[in-house]
Amino acid sequence: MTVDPRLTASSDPGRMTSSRLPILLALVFSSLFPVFSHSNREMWFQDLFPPNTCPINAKTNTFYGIMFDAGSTGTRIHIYTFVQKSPEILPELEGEIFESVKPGLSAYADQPEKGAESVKRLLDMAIDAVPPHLWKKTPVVLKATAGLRLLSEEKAQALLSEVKEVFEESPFLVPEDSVSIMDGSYEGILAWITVNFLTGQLAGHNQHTTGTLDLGGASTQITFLPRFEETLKESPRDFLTSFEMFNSTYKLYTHSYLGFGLKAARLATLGALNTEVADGQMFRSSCLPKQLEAEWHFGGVKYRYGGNKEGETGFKPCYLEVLKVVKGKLHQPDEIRGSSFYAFSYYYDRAADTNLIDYEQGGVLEVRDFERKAKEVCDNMERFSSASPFLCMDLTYITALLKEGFGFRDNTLLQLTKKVNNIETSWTLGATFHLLQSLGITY
Ligand SMILES: O=c1ccn([C@@H]2O[C@H](COP(=O)(O)OP(=O)(O)O)[C@@H](O)[C@H]2O)c(=O)[nH]1
Ligand SMILES: [Ca+2]
Repeated sequence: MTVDPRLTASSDPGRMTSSRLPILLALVFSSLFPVFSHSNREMWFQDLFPPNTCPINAKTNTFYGIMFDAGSTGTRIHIYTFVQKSPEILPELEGEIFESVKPGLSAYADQPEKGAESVKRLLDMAIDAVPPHLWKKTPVVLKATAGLRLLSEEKAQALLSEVKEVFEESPFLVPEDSVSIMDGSYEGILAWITVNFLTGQLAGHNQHTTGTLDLGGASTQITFLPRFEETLKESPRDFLTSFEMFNSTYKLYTHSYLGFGLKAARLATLGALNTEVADGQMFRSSCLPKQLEAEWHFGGVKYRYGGNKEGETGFKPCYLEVLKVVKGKLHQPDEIRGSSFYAFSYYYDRAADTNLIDYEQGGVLEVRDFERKAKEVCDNMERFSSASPFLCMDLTYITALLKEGFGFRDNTLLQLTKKVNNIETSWTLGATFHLLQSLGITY
């Protein structure tokens, strides 16, 4: 593989203009994996022909991959389209169709058929999106994350087997092990692959990749490519994983912290995580509006929660409460303190909710921006509680997780990103690459 060194020298490819991106990817990945296509293939004569006889499509071969993300708060379908223009060159990633439903599968812990129905509704979209002659060649896979990891083995398996039945009844290709709970370390690695692929940073053999931070509802992942020998020596063994993709081996630092997702952290802060909830039991916190009393359903359980009616509220007491949830619970690799990271999922959502970033564009923040916003919201709770009563707790948790959990500095830069070139920054693209590779569909 040859790569123009000028193209790998950018230390912040996240700032590249999108017009440079396809060229870079084409150079870097032409001998490796699907490249991103931006060419406008619309031609005046296309409407005159059925697609399979249209001259412009004569040599192109379109294929699809369907990946379900069964997250703790929702289920999402990603239908990726790839185009192989000629047998000599490798396929290009052309686009993605994305749809989601709430709640997640784990909310149907006691009604597995209903859970599978929610998957079926999304799968019906793929029937419309994929041309019938390609159904049999299009693989469909569902990977569940923390929501199902937290259920009992029996309940999780019941859900998975109902979903498997829906897949078997569909016209798509159902590989072995098509419905499973994904290992947490894969979740981090595959998201890292997606982000670094989409931003062109897998260019030039392992240089200048960017670490990723994913904050889900029930778990959170941190993943980066260590640059220093110290990190390899000091990290717990199971935090280091070798992973092969695009003909390269990456030795990544990754860990998924179960129970440290944003919604699980709310329960932990309230003292309600992993406890038998007695009927009518009330959980109170200084991170909630004083007069609040409400109910919340998560993972199929109902919780009653409220503010500290008589006691303190605000950032200071809230930070102390949240600190108990994270302090000393996470490994702190020294080398990340000075690096910048891509951050998405709830990092993105909460930053967008509070206008720290633009909802469509994302943006670059420092860790201290989350703290500043947490103080503003927690110390003026009445003004913000119409958005979500948990906004103060969520922002305070994000601040504590970044600073006291992972050990980031106040000025560590976070690139908040939801989509790159219209493709979701989700582990699902990395998982689809892996799937297509393992099925030998593309190569
Ligand atoms: O394609 C996706 C899937 C999830 N999310 C975000 O992921 C978070 C929810 O996490 P999830 O339900 O996946 O929980 P997990 O199972 O990962 O803990 C929310 O911020 C969603 O907006 C997203 O932005 N895009
Ligand atoms: Ca997730």
